[in-house]
Amino acid sequence: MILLKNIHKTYASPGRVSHALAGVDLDIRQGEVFGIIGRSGAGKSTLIRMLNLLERPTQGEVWVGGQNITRLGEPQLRRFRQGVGMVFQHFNLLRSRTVLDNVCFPLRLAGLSRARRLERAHEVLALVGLADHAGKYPRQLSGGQQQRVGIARALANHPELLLCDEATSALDPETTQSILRLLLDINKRLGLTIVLITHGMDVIRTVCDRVAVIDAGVIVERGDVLDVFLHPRHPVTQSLLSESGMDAEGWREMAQGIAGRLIRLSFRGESTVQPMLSRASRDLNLDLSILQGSVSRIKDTPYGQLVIAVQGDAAAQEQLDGVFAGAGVECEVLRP
Ligand SMILES: Nc1ncnc2c1ncn2[C@@H]1O[C@H](COP(=O)(O)OP(=O)(O)OP(=O)(O)O)[C@@H](O)[C@H]1O
Repeated sequence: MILLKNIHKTYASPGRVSHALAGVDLDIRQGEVFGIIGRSGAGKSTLIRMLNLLERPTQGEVWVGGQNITRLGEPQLRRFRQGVGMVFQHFNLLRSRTVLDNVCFPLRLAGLSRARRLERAHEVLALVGLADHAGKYPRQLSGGQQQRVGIARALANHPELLLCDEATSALDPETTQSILRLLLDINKRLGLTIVLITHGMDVIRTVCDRVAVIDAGVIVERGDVLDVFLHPRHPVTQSLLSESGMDAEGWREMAQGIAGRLIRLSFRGESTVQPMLSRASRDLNLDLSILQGSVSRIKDTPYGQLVIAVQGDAAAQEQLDGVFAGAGVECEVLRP
């Protein structure tokens, strides 16, 4: 649905040139939730703003729905933008207007009659759970409710693409979860493509299908969220995961005083919750010590990773490897 081809963005000010994006290629599929994560200043905002040309690339092409939007003239671009919703970190609501007026605003720009504006605005307010708040002003709402208004406004014109610019960064963890659940629900129910940028791996884990990690204007890693979480390759990805409490290397400190073969097991889906280790330990007469472990969910899929030390005879160890292979559990030998 979206194709970025060799995007560069350079900001030049007297005495300083900043390469915000330095050759980004990206392919985002119809109907997926795609996350872009990176540290402050990495280029996330610049990148997401390329997708509706709020920023123009210095070089490169942006293709959305089969058209090269960098080639569109102003009137066509305005029409194109009506099919793209955007949600902002600080909501960007008109404070002197009611919730209903805020949601009607893009519908008015699209030229809808008053009756159709009202009908559609009530419809999207109901969708985001704010049917009873239409007559209130933004200041009378909590941050989470204001963001729901922002989402309703973004959905008003039936977009096929929703861009979320740090949509949950100003919210507490519980409200963040409720907004993320809403985004997931919208993605499933309406089938629209969502692209979001965030600092937080938890946001990626909760809602995204695929992720790209950006650093200094370059995509340094990308893939299915499950693959990237289980096997992060780039140091920036590893440190972002570790800061979110998903450290893959903590076992190293523990391993020195522990005898036996060290293995890392990666579970996906059903195998995550099977009593595989206790059975194998009993049946094969092996001693297992867990040096590190986590079990969690990526969207609806359980996943987990365990680092264990295994002691016992060599034949039993070989059989153990067979048990894991048979159950579809990835097994990586960290120390023979
Ligand atoms: N309008 C601008 N003029 C000059 N430099 C800019 C401009 N916008 C962004 N930059 C620079 O481009 C780089 C990328 O900025 P960008 O805002 O895209 O990063 P970010 O990852 O979104 O950061 P944050 O998480 O802090 O919002 C930074 O070095 C920034 O200083």
